Amino acid sequence: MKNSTAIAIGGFDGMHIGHQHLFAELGEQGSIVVIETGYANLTPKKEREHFSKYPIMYLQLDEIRHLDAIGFIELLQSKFPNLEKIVVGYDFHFGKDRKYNFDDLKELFTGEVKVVDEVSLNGDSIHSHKIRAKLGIGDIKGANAFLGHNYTIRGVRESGQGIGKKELVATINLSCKDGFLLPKEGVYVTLTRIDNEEHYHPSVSFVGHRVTTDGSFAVESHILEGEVGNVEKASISFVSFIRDNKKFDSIDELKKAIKSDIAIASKELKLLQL
Ligand SMILES: Cc1cc2nc3c(=O)[nH]c(=O)nc-3n(C[C@H](O)[C@H](O)[C@H](O)COP(=O)(O)O)c2cc1C
Ligand SMILES: Nc1ncnc2c1ncn2[C@@H]1O[C@H](COP(=O)(O)OP(=O)(O)OP(=O)(O)O)[C@@H](O)[C@H]1O
Repeated sequence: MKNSTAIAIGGFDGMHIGHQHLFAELGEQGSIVVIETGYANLTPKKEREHFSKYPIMYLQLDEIRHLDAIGFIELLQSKFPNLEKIVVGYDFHFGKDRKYNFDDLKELFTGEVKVVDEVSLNGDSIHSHKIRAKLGIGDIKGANAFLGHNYTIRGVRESGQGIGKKELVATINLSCKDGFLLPKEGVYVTLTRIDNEEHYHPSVSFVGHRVTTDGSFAVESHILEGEVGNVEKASISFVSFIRDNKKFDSIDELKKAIKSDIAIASKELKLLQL
């Protein structure tokens, strides 16, 4: 990373299509500089590393927020002594009160400053906060279109109530404590990856309070192909929204609804595989 000649700078939560346009400018010896605000919840912690081939350096916002433009450039040059190119987006701001932008970089940096134009989809500018808003209303297809990949969360297995397997369908219950934003409560067509397997299993997943049974919060995934053995952790990749969370009058009615959810997910995932 020290030898990098080009860097892209930003928060990069989500590593969405707009961010990918910046990375496309990095060339062979590039690195990504993530400014950590503490608010990243689409790709919390080190999750961004799954979405780019470039190495990532993390700078805490507190390390840089007080700097003026010269101080900021000097900091970057101290981290990257061979720096020749800085890539930022059209709306990048930095330093005290976010008062500096790419013009200041262009004026003060002796190398090249590449400013990437606004990246939009169907006339709508792509931004992490808009992806969060889409997930909040269950608009998975919209979020995925902005991301350029399926929104994916990870978690470790925790035990459920034990009702699922006996009376409904077997599910993998996940505890997602790594700070992932969860989409709106409801039922989703998903793909689930178990432990470090290479492939994803067609699945249907529930996110929400189990209002029909014990009322507690759960993220659970039913693998359509059938039960899987010992699972320690899993990733759930969201494909589309099926329906809202609902309180049913009986377990039987919940069971009927789950059967219909499974039919919808099977159909949609089969179509995807064609
Ligand atoms: C596809 C699917 C849909 C679900 N939909 C609902 C729902 O609408 N309302 C609800 O209260 N629970 C729903 N659940 C969660 C069940 O209540 C939960 O699986 C059941 O309580 C068993 O929990 P356990 O796995 O902890 O034993 C759903 C679960 C699945 C797999
Ligand atoms: N749609 C876009 N088009 C071009 N550049 C973008 C776009 N979105 C972000 N960038 C650039 O990517 C870098 C990272 O930006 P940032 O982390 O603020 O992303 P964001 O999607 O705008 O996030 P938020 O919605 O939280 O503001 C910045 O240099 C920014 O200018």
